[in-house]
Amino acid sequence: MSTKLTITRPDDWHVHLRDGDVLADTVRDTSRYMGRAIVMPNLVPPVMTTDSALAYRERILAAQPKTTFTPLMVLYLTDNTTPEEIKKAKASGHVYAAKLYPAGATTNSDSGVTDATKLKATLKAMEEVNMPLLVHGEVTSNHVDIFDREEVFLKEVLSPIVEQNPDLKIVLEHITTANAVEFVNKAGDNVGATITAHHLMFNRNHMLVGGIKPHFYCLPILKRNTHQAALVKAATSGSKKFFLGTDSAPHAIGAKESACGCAGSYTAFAALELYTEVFEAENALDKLEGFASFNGPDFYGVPRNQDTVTLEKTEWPVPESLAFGNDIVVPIKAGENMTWKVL
Ligand SMILES: NC(=O)N[C@@H](CC(=O)O)C(=O)O
Ligand SMILES: [Zn+2]
Ligand SMILES: [Zn+2]
Repeated sequence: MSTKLTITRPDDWHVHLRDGDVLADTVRDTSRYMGRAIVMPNLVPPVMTTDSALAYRERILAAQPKTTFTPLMVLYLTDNTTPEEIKKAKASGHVYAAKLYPAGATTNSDSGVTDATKLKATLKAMEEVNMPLLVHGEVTSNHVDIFDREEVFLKEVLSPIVEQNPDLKIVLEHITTANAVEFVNKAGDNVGATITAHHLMFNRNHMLVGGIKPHFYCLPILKRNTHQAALVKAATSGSKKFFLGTDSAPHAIGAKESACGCAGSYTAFAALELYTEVFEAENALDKLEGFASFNGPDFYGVPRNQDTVTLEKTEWPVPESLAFGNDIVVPIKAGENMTWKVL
């Protein structure tokens, strides 16, 4: 008899769908079973205005094979984002959050915020209209080691923002350290975090032992195994503060397998299946639905999805590559077996 698991339809609270000729591929994968997705705005040029967010939304809707999927748009904050733009975004009904990328921290973040203290009025406007602040939580100073950048960000940048905006909802995206787990646990209910499947499954040894493996290179970078263990504990704890955000971030094969490779890993082709493997290994399959389908909508203050998805325990091989517009992308676990499949 086969083993099956049925849960409320999940959402992805952090995904990169990109744009142009790859949209058909990324949207097909994410909409396969995600009800909604918080769509990251780090396009070239970035989604800095309400008008560009609405136009991007239309392109996503045009690319989607299923009408059941809803993209939730995000504004990219710059030093010049005005409180008026925040209010306009909120009033549009389609922009659900605004994203703080420290300038230079990650892929397409050059137009990001150079100094978060410049955002005071904008953050107050977000607090007023109840628009969550999403954060790529890493400092960018050359003197801070890449493995310490999240921890330093929490102390130097995020703590003052939390203190000065007590009612602002804040999502610390794609957390990678025990320090971030502790920070989120100690903060009020207005502070939550997304956790990726790849940060739950892998640590820096997977990326660096036995040869450098560029498809594991993402930002914030994979940390040591003790941090991975803290993330697994947080995700499977049942705490409502932690929820599913894949940070699925595809780059064409040539941009990854390069002398200067891009940051980002592709997981959306089997996101729920990857998380399910992690929760099963922890004997925590009973906690998967909360993490994947309840905690995110509850934090954002939107209804949970009404229908369900069913996973079956069955082995299937991950292809060596997947179509990505006119190019190909190498997915996480390429050439290996998955042990669950969404029916
Ligand atoms: N996570 C990544 O390594 N890359 C993301 C950007 C981001 O989420 O930081 C991307 O857009 O490629
Ligand atoms: Zn990021
Ligand atoms: Zn991301």
